[in-house]
Amino acid sequence: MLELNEIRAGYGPTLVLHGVTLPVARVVAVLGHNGAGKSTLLRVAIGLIKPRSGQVVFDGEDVTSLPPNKRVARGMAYVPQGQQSFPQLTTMENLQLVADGRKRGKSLIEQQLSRFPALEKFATRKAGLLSGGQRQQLAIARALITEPKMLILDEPTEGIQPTIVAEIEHTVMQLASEGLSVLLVEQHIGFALEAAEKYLVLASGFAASTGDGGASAAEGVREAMAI
Ligand SMILES: Nc1ncnc2c1ncn2[C@@H]1O[C@H](COP(=O)(O)OP(=O)(O)OP(=O)(O)O)[C@@H](O)[C@H]1O
Repeated sequence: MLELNEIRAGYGPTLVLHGVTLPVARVVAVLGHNGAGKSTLLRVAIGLIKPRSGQVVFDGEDVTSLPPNKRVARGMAYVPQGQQSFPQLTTMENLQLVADGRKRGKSLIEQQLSRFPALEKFATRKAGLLSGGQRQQLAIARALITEPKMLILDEPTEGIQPTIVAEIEHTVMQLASEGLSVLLVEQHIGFALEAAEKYLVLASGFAASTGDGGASAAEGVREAMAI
């Protein structure tokens, strides 16, 4: 499990996170308005930003000074915002890029193709021609090929057709039920709280509220976000 303790971090001279501590649980949702610092917190978690102070602990090991590739080797996987993949490569080539060199590479790809039938259907289509939802599935599949213990997801339903949002939500719930740890940034409060054991509301880089997930938390979350 992941611990983020008293994280202070930002960009250049600007401090964005002012001593944020993440609740510890297997599935944690981070909520908050645009610009609250959610993505910044995830970048600190995976090691793309080094915190000015505070500690990142993964499975009991202090990984604060480890670069992202070493965190991935320890079982963390990160899916950034924006359904990123290589648009000129096919679905299959995108998967192969991650699978190449892995012992069970072929069977890991097969697992993901059976998890995501749309990817199997469009295996030879260039990723740039997939729908937003399919590109998101591809991004998640690429992350899963690394056989992570924990998946860090930045707004997986953002910019996706409402009809496909439910599919992505189902995938996240399924992964959580399979035992994967998940750190999820999400705008859909209902889904985030359904999936999460604990939540954190960020407001202007401060922890405004934390608590247990579940539908009954929605009112408190909305109050903390002052919606
Ligand atoms: N690469 C960067 N360089 C400088 N400032 C940045 C950078 N990325 C984000 N920021 C700033 O940091 C603050 C927090 O941004 P962040 O993306 O973490 O917020 P967020 O809660 O994830 O919002 P959103 O939902 O819009 O992604 C914002 O003021 C943003 O302008």
